[in-house]
Amino acid sequence: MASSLARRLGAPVTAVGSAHVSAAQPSKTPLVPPDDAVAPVRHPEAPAPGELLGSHYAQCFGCGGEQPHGLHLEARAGEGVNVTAEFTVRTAHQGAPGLAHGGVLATALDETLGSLGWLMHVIAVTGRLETEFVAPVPVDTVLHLDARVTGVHGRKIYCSATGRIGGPEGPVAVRADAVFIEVKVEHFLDNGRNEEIQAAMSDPDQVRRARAFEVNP
Ligand SMILES: CCCCCCCCCCCC(=O)SCCNC(=O)CCNC(=O)[C@H](O)C(C)(C)COP(=O)(O)OP(=O)(O)OC[C@H]1O[C@@H](n2cnc3c(N)ncnc32)[C@H](O)[C@@H]1OP(=O)(O)O
Repeated sequence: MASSLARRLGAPVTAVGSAHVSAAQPSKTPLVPPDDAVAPVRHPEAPAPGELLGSHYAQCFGCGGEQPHGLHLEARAGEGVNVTAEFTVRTAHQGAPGLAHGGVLATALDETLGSLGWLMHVIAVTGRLETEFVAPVPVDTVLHLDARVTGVHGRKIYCSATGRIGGPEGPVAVRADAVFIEVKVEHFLDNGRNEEIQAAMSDPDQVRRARAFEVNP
């Protein structure tokens, strides 16, 4: 996959494609791994336990440092195929007065789950995400998230996450189960808007981040 990215470097993206979605019907993929799913494998070059994963894209609404109203979520590698993350709810994230918007909390869960790809050196996008909102989350709260892969079946990565308040061992406020689908880097190159693709490819830091994320020899 690294070579696929390298091939595209310097090659102008001429058109914005439409996403290839093969199923016209809504997905029926369950959120629990099937019996013949396999255990996830931590890549030998995965970040060390405790290491800050960093942002996969500076403009990402979930983790990007250059998004003023983004979540600025920071995730760290766990010891297995798991991560921990923190997200501080800001005033820009409100739904009801003084409370986090549910969609923002779902984003925090989605982003944390998405960062699991760093540990397997796989790029994956959210296919299904089911969230449960257990308790309201006030502004200025630090949401302590953890996420783990529960099984892999072909390109499907089954994973779950929780978000706790009051500390990493505090009560659960939100939780999610999800299926991510492994994709090639072309997924982004073929479907993203040309302007942002070109900007990302001209940024050596972004290319380095993408290579770290995607390589899966
Ligand atoms: C540069 C660094 C960047 C790094 C970027 C990292 C970004 C992380 C950001 C946080 C996460 C996000 O928000 S990601 C953004 C939100 N998500 C998206 O935009 C995805 C939009 N959807 C799509 O583009 C597409 O539907 C895909 C890629 C998910 C699947 O299309 P496809 O590739 O044609 O897959 P297809 O062959 O049909 O199916 C393969 C297998 O997956 C199953 N499958 C397919 N779609 C789904 C689905 N939605 N939910 C469940 N399961 C599904 C099928 O049943 C099949 O199982 P079987 O028959 O094999 O059993």
